[in-house]
Amino acid sequence: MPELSSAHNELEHERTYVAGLYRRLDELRAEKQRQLDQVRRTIAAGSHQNRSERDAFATMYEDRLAQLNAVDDRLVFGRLDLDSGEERYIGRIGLSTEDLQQLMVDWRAPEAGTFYQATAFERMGVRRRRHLILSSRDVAAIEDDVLDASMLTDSGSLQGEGALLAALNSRRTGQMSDIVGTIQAEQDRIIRAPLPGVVVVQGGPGTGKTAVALHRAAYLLYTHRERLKSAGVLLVGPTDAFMKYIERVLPSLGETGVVMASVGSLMPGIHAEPEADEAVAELKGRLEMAAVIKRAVANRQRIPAENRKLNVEGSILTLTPRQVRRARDRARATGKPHNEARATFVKIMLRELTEQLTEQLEESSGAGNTADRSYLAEDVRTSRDVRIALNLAWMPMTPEKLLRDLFSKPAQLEAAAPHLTDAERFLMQRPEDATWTEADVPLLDEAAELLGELDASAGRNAAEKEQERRRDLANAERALENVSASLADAGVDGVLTAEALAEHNVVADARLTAAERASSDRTWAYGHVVVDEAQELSPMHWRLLMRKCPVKSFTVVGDIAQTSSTAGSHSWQQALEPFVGDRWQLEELTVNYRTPAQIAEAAVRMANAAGLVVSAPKAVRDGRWDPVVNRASELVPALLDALPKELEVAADGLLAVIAPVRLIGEVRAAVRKVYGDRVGLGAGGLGQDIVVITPREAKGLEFDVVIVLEPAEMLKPDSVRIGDLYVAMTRPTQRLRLIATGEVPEGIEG
Ligand SMILES: Nc1ncnc2c1ncn2[C@@H]1O[C@H](COP(=O)(O)OP(=O)(O)OP(=O)(O)O)[C@@H](O)[C@H]1O
Repeated sequence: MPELSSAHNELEHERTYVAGLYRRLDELRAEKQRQLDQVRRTIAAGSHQNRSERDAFATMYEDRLAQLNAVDDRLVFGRLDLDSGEERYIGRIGLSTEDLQQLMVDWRAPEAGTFYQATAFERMGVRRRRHLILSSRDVAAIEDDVLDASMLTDSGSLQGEGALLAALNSRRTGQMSDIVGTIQAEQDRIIRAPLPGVVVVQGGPGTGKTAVALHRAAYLLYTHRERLKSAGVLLVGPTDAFMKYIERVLPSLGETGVVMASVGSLMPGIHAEPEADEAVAELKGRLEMAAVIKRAVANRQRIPAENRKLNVEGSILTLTPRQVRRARDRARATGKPHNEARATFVKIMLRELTEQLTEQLEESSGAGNTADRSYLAEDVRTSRDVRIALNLAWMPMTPEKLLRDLFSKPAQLEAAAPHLTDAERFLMQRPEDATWTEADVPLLDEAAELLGELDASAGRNAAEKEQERRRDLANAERALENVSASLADAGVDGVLTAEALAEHNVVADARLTAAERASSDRTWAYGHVVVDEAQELSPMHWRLLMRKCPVKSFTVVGDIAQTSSTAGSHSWQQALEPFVGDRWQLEELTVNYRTPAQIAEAAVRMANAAGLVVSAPKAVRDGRWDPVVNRASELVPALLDALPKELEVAADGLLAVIAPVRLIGEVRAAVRKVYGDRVGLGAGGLGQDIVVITPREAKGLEFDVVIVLEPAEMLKPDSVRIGDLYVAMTRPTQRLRLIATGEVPEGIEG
């Protein structure tokens, strides 16, 4: 049995090598832990260092430790045998021996690119590509792609499912995992695309768009660390549940510096709900809303209709419309936002009113009286009448107040949006205390942009923060001297260099700041923005995102056919043209990794029959089951009847019941009654093995088994909801069942 034994030897060889890699990882961890403990002890013993010094050291070691801990699972996944005779191992991070001999190459390094790109036709110097399939820290199997025919006789005896199929067939957990070991060539090309410019990744369901977007973020941070470390990367997804679903991927790739935000949380301090009314979302999403907000702000700078009398300490001054107009025009001419230009307006008005008061007093006390009148300015400034008049003319304003007024006071909306029809304006009306929706977020941002900081001292705060940052840096540098000396005393050498600390401070500061500012600084300018499910974004959302990345470096992923929001896009050209013209590049993903062929085909047939043009990616595998269609007289009993069987198929994996919004409450209650806490409520309950969700909540997610209720309702011809049924049908990785009390949409049954 020579073949078997050679396979056995190969496996043993890899086991030994991989064990060595883990040993090295453990050594590095222990070393970092030791350094961390030592620095903590040393600093605790010294009395001069302040908190920021301690933090600077501790954070650096903690970060590195966290990174080393995060890469434990499937640390290494590949090996390249090159024409040169070199054997190159590819893994999550780079590892070297103490004397700097390379043990493993980071998957993002240029030398690792061929692992994903080499083919039998274009070998790129690769003779053999080996996938290592790990179980815990052991090698469970190896799988070879032999790219050199002369090597064929040496292998081929290794059995088992391919690494890719093994990954695709595994049970879902409610958390997305990385695909770093099995990235396919068409995906890799996009992941490694150059940083500048706008890359649009169009692909049907399950083609790995989300996976590609996340791996690209990790790749860019690794490859362009210098450029991105201070500006940061922003990753935007459709919902909080989706962000939770993907949150572990980047840490598992050793990256924690990406700021993640759902569309509803892009405005700091505001948590917006999805907009329930499609027509409102569409209206508020139109680009012309920018002009409406602009007018609404301008309308808050008001000229009084007539002269106004102001009492200042018993003297009566006159405020004329002409005076106000002139001061307003000069304040506007500063080009500053409303709240900041207000300072100019107020200064001019106070000066003019003080002059008026001075003249009055001079007249009454006789010409030539040169008494000191400097106190008059203070009298004018503190006069209640003056304050009220100036506020009426130019009220300081928050974005929230502006929009609340605009949508709850019809007269204000009419003044700001005279071109809209009465019906359109009526649609946008709502009570003053209504909750914010995702469609409001770009309008709030637009308003914030035009209003500027409410607190005139905010600018000073930024300057103070910068000063504080510099102080921290200086402190940390001093700390380095002290700590190095103490460590040298303790016999520890080479722990830290001045450059490393300075570098760390900058990195840590940038990372902290980027993450912090995502929630506190609306004006943060990112170095790169990754947008997932981008087809749902309205033109106003795009406008907001473009502002967040002035260098216009974007990775945009989505599927036009899955658009379910009326405000969303129906072509990438239409979405991007207003902002970048035709300066964007389209990439396509063509293979469906998620959905078995039978299910994918049924979804495409349904979409085509309904008149939706979909790019039908080729499914990478056949499933064991055809989609099942139940016609039932009563929905809930039919569902409860089907659940035990489907749960058996899902085994330890996940099952989703996807129901139209109208039915969601009733269905959730019925399923909960039988299955209790096993049922996750909404998309937030993805950890549980049964979830009951709407098509929109299901967006971007996947489950072992999916039961779609009342499919025809997700396909209403009076809306653009065709995408909803298409989304729902393309969520399963194993099995799909549809239950309908009415008709079943055409195409599903072949
Ligand atoms: N190269 C790959 N290796 C292993 N798994 C992969 C690969 N590419 C994609 N997958 C898996 O396929 C599934 C679908 O990927 P993903 O969610 O990124 O697709 P998508 O294009 O964003 O889908 P949708 O538009 O339907 O939300 C995921 O489970 C992902 O891990």
